[in-house]
Amino acid sequence: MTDTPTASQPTAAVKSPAAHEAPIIQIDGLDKTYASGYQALKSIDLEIQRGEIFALLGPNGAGKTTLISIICGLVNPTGGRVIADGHDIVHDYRAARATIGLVPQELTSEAFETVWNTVSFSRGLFGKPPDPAHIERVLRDLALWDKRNNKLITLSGGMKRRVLIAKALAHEPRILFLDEPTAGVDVELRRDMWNVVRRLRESGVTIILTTHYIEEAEEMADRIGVISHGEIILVREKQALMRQLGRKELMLQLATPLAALPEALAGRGLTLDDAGRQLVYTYDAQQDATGIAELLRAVDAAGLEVTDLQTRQSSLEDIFVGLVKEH
Ligand SMILES: Nc1ncnc2c1ncn2[C@@H]1O[C@H](COP(=O)(O)OP(=O)(O)OP(=O)(O)O)[C@@H](O)[C@H]1O
Repeated sequence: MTDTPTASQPTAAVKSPAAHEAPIIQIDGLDKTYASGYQALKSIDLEIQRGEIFALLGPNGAGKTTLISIICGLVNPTGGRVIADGHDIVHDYRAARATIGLVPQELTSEAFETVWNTVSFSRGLFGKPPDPAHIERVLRDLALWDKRNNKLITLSGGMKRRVLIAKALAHEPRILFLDEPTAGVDVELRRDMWNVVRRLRESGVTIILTTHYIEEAEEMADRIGVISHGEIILVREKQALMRQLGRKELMLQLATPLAALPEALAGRGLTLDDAGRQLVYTYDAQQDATGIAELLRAVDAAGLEVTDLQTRQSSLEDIFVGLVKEH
């Protein structure tokens, strides 16, 4: 950060997402072409609702960091407009930036500074008067209170991650960007971080996270946006996405392996798997007529003995991979 925003910001917390409210971030026709001539963002339109957790998914180089960096005022857009909590991020930069907290992937310097000083200093950068009670609340919420007098260099990797969040929250932002919040952390810490993020949302903070872990989006997000080659190719409520694009598979375990699919079962969308020991039927679980009963009758009529069966719901990962491949 080279700037020192000074504008004050509203402090009222919003308790839950409300579709009728104006979006907290409004992005219209956002373009970015780097000096090299590379077009990293192509006319992005996106709205982030107040109080939601929004996960931005995309393969490497899709444009996630560019998009976040523009919203946070670290990279200049080539065209288009972004309004953050009522403030234009270019023309009203300081006020816009004061509403935003950014949690980068890594803690850079300050190794010999204490937790308390580092976090308090971050608040000062935004021109906010000291508020030890707020800093204490943030440190307690992140289970860092006992470590407040520790130098950063003495903290574990997980604790350092928490300090990054504390720093981003020191100036009471209403929007929090988390860039790959759990990259490279162990499973236990990842679950811990998810709980921290959920508590923040409950306190009224709107959260936008980028992630490579589909599981993270599946677990946390209210809505999911997929970006690929600088374009937003999909934005959907997570539940709706999983319902609409999710497929189910029925696996039938056979008593005797088959060398090939019998003629009688051709044209039913079946595949043979597991060296001929398993028949796999893919169907749309939303349809009334899944075709399962008819399939089982046909399997029986073909003289095949089924020893076991299972179903599997496609995961967000399957959906994501399919979407990006299509695009
Ligand atoms: N300063 C720059 N100059 C030129 N091209 C850049 C610059 N920064 C990023 N790019 C290019 O823009 C594209 C988008 O990069 P960006 O970092 O936004 O992607 P990302 O989705 O965040 O990727 P990752 O998941 O790998 O972090 C990439 O092709 C990248 O090489």
